[in-house]
Amino acid sequence: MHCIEVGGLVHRYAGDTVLRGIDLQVPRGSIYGFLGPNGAGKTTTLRLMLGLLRKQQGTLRVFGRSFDEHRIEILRKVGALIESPSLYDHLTAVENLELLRRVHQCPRRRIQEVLALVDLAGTGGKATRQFSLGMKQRLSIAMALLHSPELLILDEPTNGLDPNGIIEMREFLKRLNREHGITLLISSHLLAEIERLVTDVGIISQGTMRFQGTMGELKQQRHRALAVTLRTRDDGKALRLLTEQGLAVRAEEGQLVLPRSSDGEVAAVNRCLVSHGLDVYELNVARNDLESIFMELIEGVA
Ligand SMILES: Nc1ncnc2c1ncn2[C@@H]1O[C@H](COP(=O)(O)OP(=O)(O)OP(=O)(O)O)[C@@H](O)[C@H]1O
Repeated sequence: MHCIEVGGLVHRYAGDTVLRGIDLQVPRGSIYGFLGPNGAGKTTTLRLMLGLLRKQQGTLRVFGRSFDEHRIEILRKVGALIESPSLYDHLTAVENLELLRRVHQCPRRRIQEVLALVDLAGTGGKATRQFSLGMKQRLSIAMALLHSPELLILDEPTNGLDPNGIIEMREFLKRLNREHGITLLISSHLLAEIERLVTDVGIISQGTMRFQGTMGELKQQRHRALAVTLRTRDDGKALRLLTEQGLAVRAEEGQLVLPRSSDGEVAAVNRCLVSHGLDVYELNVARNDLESIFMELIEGVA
């Protein structure tokens, strides 16, 4: 069952198309990383999902229901933090939460519950202007959690945090998902920041989805993105032989390079050369890391 299903989402700002048919599905109970470079269209997509922008084209279903028809009920079960936190900085954490509690009409005890959840229970009479950025960020998340949502949408929640703050935020979000069963949709422009947090990932670039799947499936792309380099007793002959086999082999800086080969293909190359009496001196498989797979995907090369 999917928590969010988006189909064919197109969006234009004054005639300028920024979303070109986005399809994405956020599985219930997942931590979904919505990844893409600056300007890719992440915030626009998230704003459309929350009804903060008027949808122009496409379908949106949340909790299995049409957003257009069940907007109010859906939003009651969704918490969100889009762009920078908006807090009354002369008020304390409790006072900020109390204002929102009246809007949501949830029980008073919920304030202490969410403050404990984000580890801000001890901030007492401190005005939020004295909070660190990390504390403000956590308070904003507490506000998004006040009405006990089933789905939390966070736009770049680690923006501006130092490395320690990023680790703390990651552990907190994992706990929220694991212990409270909240589905999380988190946008980021840095794979490294969310790589160890998310279960699923959607990669967007220039308003187009480049990849969607589990983290395991993204890692599988690594095996397709292997570059093989080799050196033999007679590279000229090896080049001819492998080209005859239909392989896109090229000579480069004193070695032969074969792009993207599976384990089976690497073994076949070796067999072919040896069976033609060519000694293989070196056969290397350069394993690309996740970051280069991500870069290839957003550049549309993969
Ligand atoms: N209100 C607006 N009016 C006109 N163009 C806009 C508006 N908001 C965003 N854009 C443009 O739409 C494109 C997508 O922007 P969006 O903010 O959705 O991307 P993003 O992936 O969230 O990037 P960032 O990480 O920089 O926020 C960009 O080219 C941006 O300049």
